[in-house]
Amino acid sequence: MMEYRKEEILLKAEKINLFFGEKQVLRDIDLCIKNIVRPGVTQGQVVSLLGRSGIGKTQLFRILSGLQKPTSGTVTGIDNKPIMQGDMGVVFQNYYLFEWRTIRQSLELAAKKNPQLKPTDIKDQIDQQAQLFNLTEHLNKYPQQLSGGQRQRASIIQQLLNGSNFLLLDEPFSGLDVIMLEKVVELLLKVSLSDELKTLILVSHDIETSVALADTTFILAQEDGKPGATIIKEVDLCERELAWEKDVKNKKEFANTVQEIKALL
Ligand SMILES: Nc1ncnc2c1ncn2[C@@H]1O[C@H](COP(=O)(O)OP(=O)(O)OP(=O)(O)O)[C@@H](O)[C@H]1O
Repeated sequence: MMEYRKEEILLKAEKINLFFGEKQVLRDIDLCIKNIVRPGVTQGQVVSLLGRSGIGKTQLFRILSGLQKPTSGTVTGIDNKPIMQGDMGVVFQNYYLFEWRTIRQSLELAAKKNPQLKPTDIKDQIDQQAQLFNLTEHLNKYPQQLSGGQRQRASIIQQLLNGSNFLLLDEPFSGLDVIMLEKVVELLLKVSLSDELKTLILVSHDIETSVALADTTFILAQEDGKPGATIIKEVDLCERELAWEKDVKNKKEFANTVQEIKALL
């Protein structure tokens, strides 16, 4: 049994409701992400938010990242401080980059916003990250000269250089071939292992990949006869010994958990 403790609250959403006119999209969402600590291991948290297409994942994503205000409810971070726009690094589905800037220029701009980075260290940081994510030879190119996977990696580095501890990724596995999917999973693991307070929140409908990568999975779905989507279940993958395991997909409990989640969606 792997030893771990859940410590302080990193992010808390309480009683989130979202309406578009009369239509309720989200109902009474409560969600809490805690710092998971394992003795002798540096690692962050990986949380996935799963739900059917159209259920409200993107809306919840926008609320958690401070991009959108809910109709009611609050999102707070460490020490109960409200989450503001800019507190979180957001990697959108289309890997938003400045089309008229080279990748290096975009990364420099992001790094300059990071109060923890000295201006004299920026170049080294960019070079290090680019090397880690196989982008060195693409730094002087424009986004339209990159492949989808390269854009995605550049977009992730851009958010890492910003310095925010939270990285929200919208559908990071969609449209990838098998090889690229493996690389992205590897890359996200690398990011999560880089710092204790780094928290990745993945919004996805890819159940297998999300469960393989995450330590906690929240299921967003509609309850019978009630309007709007809510968190119907929090699956603690640490407790099921499915977190931080290399060949987790071969475990019986993995298949059981995937089946259990499929039945809920
Ligand atoms: N501006 C808007 N006005 C009215 N309804 C909206 C608006 N934006 C989204 N919706 C509705 O909110 C619901 C949730 O949408 P959302 O994009 O969050 O779903 P999703 O789970 O992310 O879907 P997908 O996996 O297909 O991207 C949908 O029914 C959608 O039609």
